[in-house]
Amino acid sequence: MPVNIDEELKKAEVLIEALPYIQKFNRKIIVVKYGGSAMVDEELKRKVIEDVVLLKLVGFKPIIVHGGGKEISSWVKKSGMEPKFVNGLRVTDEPTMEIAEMVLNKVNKSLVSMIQDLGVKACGISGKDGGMLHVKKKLSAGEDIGYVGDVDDVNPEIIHALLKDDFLPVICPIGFGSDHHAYNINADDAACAIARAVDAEKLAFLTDTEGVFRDFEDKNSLISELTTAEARKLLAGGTIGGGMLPKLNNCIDAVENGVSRVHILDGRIPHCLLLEIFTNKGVGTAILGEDAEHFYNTNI
Ligand SMILES: Nc1ncnc2c1ncn2[C@@H]1O[C@H](COP(=O)(O)OP(=O)(O)O)[C@@H](O)[C@H]1O
Ligand SMILES: CC(=O)N[C@@H](CCC(=O)OP(=O)(O)O)C(=O)O
Repeated sequence: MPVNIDEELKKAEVLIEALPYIQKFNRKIIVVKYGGSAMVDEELKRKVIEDVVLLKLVGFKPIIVHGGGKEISSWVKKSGMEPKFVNGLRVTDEPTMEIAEMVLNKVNKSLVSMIQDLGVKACGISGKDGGMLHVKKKLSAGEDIGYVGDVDDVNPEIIHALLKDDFLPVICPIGFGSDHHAYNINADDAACAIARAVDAEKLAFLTDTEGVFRDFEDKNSLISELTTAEARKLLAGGTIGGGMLPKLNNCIDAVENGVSRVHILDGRIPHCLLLEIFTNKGVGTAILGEDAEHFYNTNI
């Protein structure tokens, strides 16, 4: 078949356009929080993993922190129990903790296999490995919700060791308490704590909605940029609900604690991560520090 030179040139142009972004993020740590429905659909899962593998191969240092809430709920039901949440956090009694740990480890190893099949070394760990995520028991509005942890100390040594040896760390949100018990951590909380501890350049939350909506019922109200002050105002206004509450609070926390770029992206859009990193198209919602200039003009 004859080569279509125009088509081939377009491919070359795409690569050249990516050059400044590749330079900007070279050797920089990017934490990707991966959860929601983008994790349930096998086709999408593959695309997310391909993106992260590409980031690794062009010289970034990606870290995946994953959830698996939907799969945990499905196994809780299979065990004859009813999943229960308070303010977006799973009520985690002893049997639920056991299920959560088993399911998250299973998800963890399946992500590791997918990455390795694409030729990148990956290592799956939980927050218990290397004493990484120490937690204290988390109450939800004063209510005891069982073995749910709030990260109060991160030891990033194991992450740095893996990055140094060129492994892609894949981390599941299980921590340990001073009582040596395993604790279930909301994966957004875990991703934020890890991004802060490793001084990540970027933290991207891949979720199952387009981004943050001013009013979730109004699909024309998607917000592309939000300062931390605006985010606080929005949270106080009562139009942010469900899992977006902890997510947005974590975004504010990350921005105010040294993570330069924080994004909420629609994990249902194939290759959303590449679009966000290698273009200035502004997919999803960017959360900015108070002194940030207009983000998409200052992306590079
Ligand atoms: N104003 C809002 N903007 C965006 N999402 C919202 C809003 N209010 C509530 N949500 C809910 O938050 C969900 C995202 O959080 P969550 O389900 O925890 O995602 P994940 O499983 O990816 O961590 C959305 O699917 C949506 O149902
Ligand atoms: C305490 C708590 O709620 N932990 C979460 C951990 C998994 C998670 O956060 O998964 P997603 O990111 O896919 O929602 C849970 O048990 O569902």
